Amino acid sequence: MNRQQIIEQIFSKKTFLCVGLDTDLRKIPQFLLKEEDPAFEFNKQIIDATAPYCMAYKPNLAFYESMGLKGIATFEKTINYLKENYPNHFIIADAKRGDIGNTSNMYAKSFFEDFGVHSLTIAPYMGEDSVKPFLAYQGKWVILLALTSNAGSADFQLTEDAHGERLFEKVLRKSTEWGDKNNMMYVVGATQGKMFEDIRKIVPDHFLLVPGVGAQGGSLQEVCKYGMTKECGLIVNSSRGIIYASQGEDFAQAAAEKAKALQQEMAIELEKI
Ligand SMILES: O=c1ccn([C@@H]2O[C@H](COP(=O)(O)O)[C@@H](O)[C@H]2O)c(=O)[nH]1
Repeated sequence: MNRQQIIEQIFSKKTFLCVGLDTDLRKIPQFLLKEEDPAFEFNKQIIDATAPYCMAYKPNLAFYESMGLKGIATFEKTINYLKENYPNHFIIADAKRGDIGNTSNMYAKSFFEDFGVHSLTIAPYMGEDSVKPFLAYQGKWVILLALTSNAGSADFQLTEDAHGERLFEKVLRKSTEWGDKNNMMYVVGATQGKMFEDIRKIVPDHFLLVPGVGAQGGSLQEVCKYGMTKECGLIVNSSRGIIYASQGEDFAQAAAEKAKALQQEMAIELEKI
């Protein structure tokens, strides 16, 4: 899926919402546990209910890997279900991979060729040769962790060097030598609202994947104020706040209502461009 197709989805549906599929068997409605693959049944119903209000889905691999081989199968079935039924939705595998080049090649093959996702989150810590193998795939996206939403982002990412440059700024500047706005995005937490202005000075046009609204308390309006570009430039994720809106029989409908509420706020923000 290319940049223009992503932008078209955002403006035609008036949404830049990504629904996070952080599927946890302890949190899904317990009546689903009688199904052969409860996690897939949950995902399927959440996807069918929320698809009109979002333009992307982000399954987080930790939740699937924690269920062993069965979980990997659920992840694969979920990707295939999305590709077959919702081909215009952007699929982000949130796996935070990255290793020596030889190993990154294998991660890239696994996610881009075998699972066939559109994009993958990558940790930049090991540098250029750990990221380049992912960028070798035409039509796929690398989403580099820049400034994460958690408190621990202060430990390294927000620290300054002798010239006053913060580590996340170095990541942004350096990585623009490896890829461009057509194959690279950045993760920036919604909890880092005040940093979006500085981030846009370094990467004015790149898409930012923004987790941290909802359960983590980030503000959509603050993110949009400084982070939004003429082409939107934002994909905002919410996981728990949507998918666990209810644990009753109405769980999919409740998720749809949460997604719709966010979509309506996003439509207002898009009107301001
Ligand atoms: O900085 C980051 C990077 C990734 N995440 C992931 O996004 C979702 C957020 O879930 P919520 O339930 O909406 O809080 C989750 O998969 C995280 O692992 C992040 O939160 N922050």
